Parts: sequence; structure tokens; C-alpha cells
Amino acid sequence: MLDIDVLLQRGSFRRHVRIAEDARVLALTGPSGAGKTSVLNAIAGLLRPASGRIVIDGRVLFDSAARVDVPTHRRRIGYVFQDARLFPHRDVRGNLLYGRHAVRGQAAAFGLDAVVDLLGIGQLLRRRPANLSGGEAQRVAIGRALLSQPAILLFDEPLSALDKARREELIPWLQRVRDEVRLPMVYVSHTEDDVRRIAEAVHVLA
Ligand SMILES: Nc1ncnc2c1ncn2[C@@H]1O[C@H](COP(=O)(O)OP(=O)(O)OP(=O)(O)O)[C@@H](O)[C@H]1O
Repeated sequence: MLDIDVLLQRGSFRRHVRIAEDARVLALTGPSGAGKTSVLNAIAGLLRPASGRIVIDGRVLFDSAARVDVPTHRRRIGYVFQDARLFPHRDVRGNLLYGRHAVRGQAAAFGLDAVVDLLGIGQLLRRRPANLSGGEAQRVAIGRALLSQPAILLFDEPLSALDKARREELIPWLQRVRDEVRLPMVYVSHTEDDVRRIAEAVHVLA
């Protein structure tokens, strides 16, 4: 599912990362500064590896030897960050629709109503982000990512800005997304509990 062999370089940080995993839902863990976010950014096309290859689900996104570097907007990445990064001046519905994309020649896999149902955010559609709890905002951010019709979902510590109660509330929604949308997922975290409950396999960046 995920076949990555890259040299990542960012300032003085230089690391060879090799991940070959068949699991659909992979957690990426490791100490702070190990390069977890850098790997997600390389998958998303936001950080260009010095060399190597990135292949997801058989799709070559980057291959320095073959001079392949698919632009970010063609990679079909749904990216969910620590903080929801919603637009404060748009309501939830506006935030969801902002992320909506069509995929040329294909019916949309994720429609607004289905995503709203999946994430239980029907009651929130008219609210502004300032009036959402942290967990609700993350559910909206996941919905926005799904409406962009991604081929893979990337999560960068989506629980880390939440208190324990909110984390507990969000985990079942993440499990639901995992089980129902059946997309490849890369889930970055450094807490064991959510990794155990969400991922099928774990790769440790040392
Ligand atoms: N823009 C940049 N310029 C130079 N170095 C950078 C830049 N961004 C990140 N780095 C360095 O790259 C290394 C990897 O950072 P990265 O954010 O990928 O690690 P991480 O494992 O996600 O860490 P954390 O768990 O703290 O988020 C770190 O040493 C960081 O200081």
C-alpha cells in the first residue's frame, strides 16, 4: 500500500526513510524531530525529497530517477492537522464545501450528505468554528478532507491539541472513518493508546 524510500533534507536535518507496508492504516511514530511530519509533507508534495521514490497504492507520486513529481493538487491528499485550521468567517457548511473537489471522469466518492452523516455533524452546519469544541472542529476538518475526494488520508497528531475527554470522544469517529471509507491512512502520533486503537501497523521513525 505504501512504498517509500526517500532521502529527506531540511536544513541540517537529513534522513533516509524507508517504509514498505501493506497495511491500509499505518501509524507513524517516533520521537520529536524524527521526521514524521516531514514524511507526511513528502507524501503530500509539500516537501520535495532530495532523492528516492514514493508509491502509494500503486500510484507513483515521486520518483527522482524517472523525474516524476506529481504536483500537490493532483496527488489527491486529504490532510488533517493538529489544529483543525477551519476558516473562521465561514460556517461549518461553508468550510465543508470549500474543500469540495470533483475528480475528472469519476463520480464523487464522498458527497456532502454522506460525509455529514458519517461524522455526525448535521447539527453543526450553521455554526462558525469559534462555536465548536476542539473535537467537533476536527470532525469538520476530516469532513472537509473527505470532500476533496482524496485517494489517501494523512493525519498529523489530530488528537494532540485536545484534552483527554475530547480525545476519547474523537477516537470512535476516527475508527468509523477508518472502517467506512476504506482509504489508505497514515496516522502520525506519539501516544501509544490511539495508535493501538486506530492503526493496523506501526512504523517507528528512530
Ligand atoms: N523548515 C525547516 N527548516 C529546517 N529544518 C526543519 C524545517 N522544518 C523542520 N525541520 C527539522 O526537520 C526535522 C524533522 O522535523 P519534523 O517536523 O518532520 O519531525 P517530527 O517527527 O514530525 O517532530 P514532532 O513530533 O516534534 O512534530 C527536525 O529536526 C526539524 O527541526
